[in-house]
Parts: sequence; structure tokens; C-alpha cells
Amino acid sequence: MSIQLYNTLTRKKEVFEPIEPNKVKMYVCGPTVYNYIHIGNARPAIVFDTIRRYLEFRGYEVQYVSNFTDVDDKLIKAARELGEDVPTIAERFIEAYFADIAALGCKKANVHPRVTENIDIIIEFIEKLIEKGYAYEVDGDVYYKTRNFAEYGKLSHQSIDELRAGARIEVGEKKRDPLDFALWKAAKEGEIAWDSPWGKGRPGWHIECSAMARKYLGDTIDIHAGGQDLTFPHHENEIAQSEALTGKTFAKYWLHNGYININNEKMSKSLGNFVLVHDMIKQTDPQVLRFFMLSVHYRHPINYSEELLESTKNGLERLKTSYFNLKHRLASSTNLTDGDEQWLNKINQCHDAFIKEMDDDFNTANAIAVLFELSRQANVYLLEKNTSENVIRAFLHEFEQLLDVLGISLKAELLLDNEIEELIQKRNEARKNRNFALADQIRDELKARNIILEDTPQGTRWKRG
Ligand SMILES: Nc1ncnc2c1ncn2[C@@H]1O[C@H](COP(=O)(O)OP(=O)(O)OP(=O)(O)O)[C@@H](O)[C@H]1O
Ligand SMILES: [Zn+2]
Repeated sequence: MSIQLYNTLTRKKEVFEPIEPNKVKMYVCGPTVYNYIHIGNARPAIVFDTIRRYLEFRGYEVQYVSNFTDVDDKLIKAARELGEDVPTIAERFIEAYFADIAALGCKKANVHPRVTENIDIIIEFIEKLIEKGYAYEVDGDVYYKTRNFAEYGKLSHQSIDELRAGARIEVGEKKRDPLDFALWKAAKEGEIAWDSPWGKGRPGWHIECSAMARKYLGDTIDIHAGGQDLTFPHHENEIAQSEALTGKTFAKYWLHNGYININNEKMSKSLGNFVLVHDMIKQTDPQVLRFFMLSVHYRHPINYSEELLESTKNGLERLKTSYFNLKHRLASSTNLTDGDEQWLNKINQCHDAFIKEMDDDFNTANAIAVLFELSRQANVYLLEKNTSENVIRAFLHEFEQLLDVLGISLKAELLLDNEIEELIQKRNEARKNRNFALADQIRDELKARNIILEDTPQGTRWKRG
């Protein structure tokens, strides 16, 4: 059995064949860190973390890289408005991002490279593009010459002429062709800037991913992923940059997640119709949000509503109730009884069905339906008078294993007392070191898991909310 995935590049489901056997190189475009992430931004973090977990479950060693855009126009604007500098704002929201995705059960990437720490390789990349005739400088700006890249438009399936007709040259841009895009932007007065062969400036947005993916994963990667809105121009431009430089395929498979909408409109910062993860997880178990996202196939849109979220919550509780009832029964179960074989077979069938669904372009929606079937079977089994330890353990193992693939922790709800004490200890240390951001983050994380802290002159007390 093999994994099939939908490739935006070919618009087809293809058999997944990594470049090196058993290894997967995966790059996921990360956030621009000028604000907290909203639940739309959380979708790529959750779905590609799940795909990574599934590939690991299927025996692949996954090298997962996800960047931070820690300098760009939006950050410069935020810095001006807040009267702070760009690195301070970036640092604050990188920490907030880590706290949010940790609460959502996402593993950290192997590397989270930042633009500001990779300016040297970005400059080298641009120099080589100029040398090869794919880029030109005008008054301290450098632009990519799209006309010279014959395959421009292949990812978004548009002809270069169609694209050119829809493009325009903004005020202040000095490019020669409306479709050309900035690789390097000359600094304006007072803006954060780095020295370069073209004078002081900063990288354009698209070049960072080409340069950092190459540095950390090599010339050709297996999977490149991000939200659907990144297909054009961001990913199209990444291909143009990388393939012009190396002459090799940049990424074999391009995966894009659908939007989280509100009232059928894309959730976005600019429209102001967003719900921040940071705020939401104060009231809602972050696992419920994760389970909600995975209840829909990653390429389909989700129209977000609190009612939908509520129904997901009930579903997740149903699964957990079966699981905890099984645990409870373990204490009173007898040894092997006849009929075990039949139940073990049923569990195996669920296991195989889960894999079959996930193999089909990571269909988490159907995989979750299989989990509900497992839960139904467990509930029926628990009605039997004589249950065997073997079967109970097999059920428990199956729940643990499959929910772990989805990044849903069965332990999360039952944070043990000593784990809570440890976190409180860590928070007290952070406060002693005046690291109030970390202290608040720990408090928020505990709160999200229904643990309420109370600081008293005798120390910190806690209770379950
Ligand atoms: N409503 C949404 N649904 C799903 N994915 C989204 C949504 N909005 C943004 N994304 C994805 O979130 C990731 C982080 O992107 P980034 O920080 O650049 O946000 P953004 O696109 O600027 O968000 P916004 O549109 O709110 O300004 C990208 O992969 C992007 O495609
Ligand atoms: Zn990118």
C-alpha cells in the first residue's frame, strides 16, 4: 500500500515517492510575526504537523523546516505604529507562536530559520540570479526577471501573458515588467536595513524561502506546503527563483490547505474577521480546535462557527469517554476468554481502515470516522460480562496510537499533579528572573487546560477549574 497525495503542480493525486527512500524533506511556509496568529493561520500549522506525524508513523524520517518572516513591510509598519523596533516585535510574536502551536499539539520543526539570521545566504542567492541573467538592479532594488523563466505560471496553471495582464507596477517600484518581483528592496530613511552589493536594504518576501529551503534541505525537496493563498504569487516565485538558480526541480509535491472562512469569507487580518488562537484557547480546549480542523479534509474550506466547534467537542469527548472507560475496566478484566480473536480482528480492521483513509491524500475526516467506529466497538465490547485484558489493552493501544498520529493527546486532559507542580516551579523561576512573558505563557497554558493558579503570600496554589 502506498500513500497518494494531491499535487497542486500536476493537479492530480500521485503516488508518494520520496527522493531518498524512507526520508522526507518537507518545507512549510511559516508566519509573518507581527501579530498573534488567528485560527486561519493555525490551519497550516495543524494540518502539516499531522501529515508529518503520519509520515513518521508510516516509517519515514521527516526533516521538517518552517520559517519565520521576521522582517517585511508589515513588521516595519507595526514597528512604526507601536514605537518599537522590528526585532522586539518579531521576538514577542515568535514566542507567542511557539506557545500557541504547542497548545495546539504541533511539534516543533527540526529548524525554524529566520530571515534576519540568513541575510548572507539570501544575498548570495540574489547575486547568483543576477549573474545568470535572471535578475537586475535598479537604484538599489533588485528584481526577478520573470520573462526569462519559461515555466513561470506552471504551479498556478496560468499563462505568463494572462498573469502579466493582471499585474501592475505600484508607485515607487522600479521594475521593468509588471510581473517582475522584488528580490531586494532598498531601505527608506529610518528603516531596518542590511549592507549589500546594492546598498542598504532588506530581502523581498519570496527569496527567503528559496534560500532557506536550499540551505537546510538541499536543491530538491519532497514536499513544499502552505495555505492556498500562497500558490500565487509566493510559491510560483519560489519555483522561479530556485529552479533558475539550480536548474533542478525545486519541490516534487506541492500541498496547499483550504481556507478557514467566516460567513464564507476568508478569515484574515486585513478583513478584521479573525479569532486569535491566543484568545480562543483561554476558553476552549486547544485539542478541540485541533480536532475540529482535522474533521474536514485539509484541502476543503471550513466555514467556522461556534456551533460547529461545539459539536466537535462532543465528538472528541465521546472518543475520550470510551478510552477512559476502557482504562477503568482494565482493573477488573479477567484473562483471555474465547472470542478474543474476533475482537482483535475488529480492532485490526479499524487500524487498517485508518491507514487506508490517511493514505488517500491524508483524509483525516474519514480517519476520524474510523476512530468513531473504534469507539463504538469498544462501547459494545464493554457491555460484555467477561472482558479480556488482551482485548482491552489492544483497544487502548489503538486509541493511543491513532490519536497520536492526529496529535490529539489523551493525557492532556489529565495533567498529572506533579506535572502541574513542575510547571508552577518553572513559572516561579521565570518570575524571579523577570521573564514575565514566559511566566504568563505558562499561566495561560495551564489555564487552557483548566488549571487555575492563585498567587498568595505563602506561594502559588492551584486548583482544577
Ligand atoms: N483563513 C485562512 N485559512 C487557512 N489558512 C490561512 C488563512 N489565512 C492565512 N492562512 C495561511 O497562514 C499561513 C501564515 O501566513 P501569514 O502569516 O503570511 O498570514 P497572512 O496570509 O498574512 O494572514 P492574513 O491573510 O490574515 O493577513 C500561510 O500559510 C497562509 O496561507
Ligand atoms: Zn514561503
